[in-house]
Amino acid sequence: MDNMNPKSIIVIFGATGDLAKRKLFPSLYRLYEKGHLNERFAVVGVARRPLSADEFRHYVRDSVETALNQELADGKFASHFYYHPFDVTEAESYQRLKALLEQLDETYQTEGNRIFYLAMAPEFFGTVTSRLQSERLTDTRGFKRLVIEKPFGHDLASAQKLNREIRRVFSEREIYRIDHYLGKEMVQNIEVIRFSNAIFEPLWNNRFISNIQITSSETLGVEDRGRYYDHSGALRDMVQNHMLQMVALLAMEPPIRLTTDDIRHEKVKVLRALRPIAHNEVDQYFVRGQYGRGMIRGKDVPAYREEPNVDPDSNTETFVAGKLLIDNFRWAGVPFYIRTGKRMAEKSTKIVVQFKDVPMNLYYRTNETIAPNLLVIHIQPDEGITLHLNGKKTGESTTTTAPFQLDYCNNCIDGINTPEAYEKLLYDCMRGDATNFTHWDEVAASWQFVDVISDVWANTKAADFPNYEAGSMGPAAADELLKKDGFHWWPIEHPKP
Ligand SMILES: NC(=O)C1=CN([C@@H]2O[C@H](COP(=O)(O)OP(=O)(O)OC[C@H]3O[C@@H](n4cnc5c(N)ncnc54)[C@H](OP(=O)(O)O)[C@@H]3O)[C@@H](O)[C@H]2O)C=CC1
Ligand SMILES: O=C1O[C@H](COP(=O)(O)O)[C@@H](O)[C@H](O)[C@H]1O
Repeated sequence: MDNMNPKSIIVIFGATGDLAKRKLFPSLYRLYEKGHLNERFAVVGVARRPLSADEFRHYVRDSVETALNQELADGKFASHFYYHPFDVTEAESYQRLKALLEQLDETYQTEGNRIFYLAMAPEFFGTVTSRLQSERLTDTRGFKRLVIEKPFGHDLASAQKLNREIRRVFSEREIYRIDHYLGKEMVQNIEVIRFSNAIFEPLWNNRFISNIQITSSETLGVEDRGRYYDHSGALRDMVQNHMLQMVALLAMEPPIRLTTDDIRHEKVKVLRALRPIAHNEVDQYFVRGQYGRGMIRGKDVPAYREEPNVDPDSNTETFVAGKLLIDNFRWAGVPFYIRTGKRMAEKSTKIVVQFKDVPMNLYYRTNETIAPNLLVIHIQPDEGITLHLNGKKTGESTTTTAPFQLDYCNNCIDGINTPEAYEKLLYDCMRGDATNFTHWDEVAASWQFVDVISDVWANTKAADFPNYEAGSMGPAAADELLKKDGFHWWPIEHPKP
């Protein structure tokens, strides 16, 4: 089927950057290796540094070999790559790029299909897009698509401005806003687990679920991204996009059909139903943290304020925990707790759905509560689901309950090699499937929710920063957030098989 082997020219703006090297080239190679890219494709890299086509091909080959830890048999894959050095702020260079695209279109018979991938700093997104139009690179007989990296704006106003700029050139259907969490195997599985199992959907509401917890913790610090991160913080970097997308997938109504529009429509409804937080309520619902010095895997690591390109008196949060309420019939009264942070104890993304307790304990020690049923969705590094149930304790004379677990581990099965998120997203974009990309309405609703919190935090100095030790699970206030509702964070380690 033609759509399974799409043909297109992909122009990567920022082709010598970290993202292209670590994610995009290896993902394109995996698609090529699997036969998902037929021979009718070419990639044009754009960046400022002067490289010849051969040097660029070597660079691509090196990037793939390093990322995938394998040697490429020959130069066939890299031969599809071209390099066009120029500063994207210079209008005149776009004409030469246009000529190159026209020539490659002939050579590779790509029928005028063009994907423009903006893998560079967001300050260039608007400029590049308008140049593509003014220099007529978007005048093509095939499809034209724009892939745009995060962050999509800094707040609602800047996101609106950026959206206006790109919408002058590309229609909403042609815009692919990347949220790489939507390319993760188990994030995509949330919808399937919910809507293909008869046992979950009847329980998936406020009558049976007491709370939902989403943790995305990292052990890394800000690495070399201090310049960006110190103006962003965990709320903008992780919550506005990845965390709220996971909330939307967990809370959405079943779509009428599995089409891009129907799914996005349901997700937008959730984001719009998030109970807005007033300025004076932020402390009640959200906790911010910043890491101090500590130890990660036995090694001393510096405090956030000691990282390169970070203000030594920085007020930026590297940790966020929050309680979200969704004001609709299904979820009224069910808190969704989220937490994410850098330099935490584990690298882990997990969702824990905690079901309500049974009405009474009939068993041993009837004044004690039985362990609640939990459905744990392991997003990464392990992938799978665990269902926590209770059963009879084997061999006990009195009827005593003991918890046990039904465990499905996706990446434990021999031979399963889960595709990288970027691999799936690139392939989706080439085939014109925008389901796992964010629609403007989702972006706008997320910023609207988050803006109040960032506004309050930007205008009040966090006197207790740094307030968590590197290598811990965040500040104590994050535990208090649940404790006052009678809950606690469930551990995020996956039990070893
Ligand atoms: N790196 C990551 O893991 C992730 C990155 N992102 C997003 O992806 C985008 C790219 O990030 P990343 O790769 O880390 O950034 P880098 O800083 O590593 O790369 C930036 C790229 O842009 C090029 N560039 C910079 N200025 C110009 C210019 N004026 N004209 C032409 N090219 C220019 C640089 O090359 P040269 O110096 O040769 O011009 C380089 O290729 C950002 O939006 C980021 O937020 C999102 C998620 C993860
Ligand atoms: O988008 C981002 O995500 C990464 C975490 O991604 P993961 O796939 O490793 O969970 C985060 O480190 C980065 O700060 C943020 O920009």
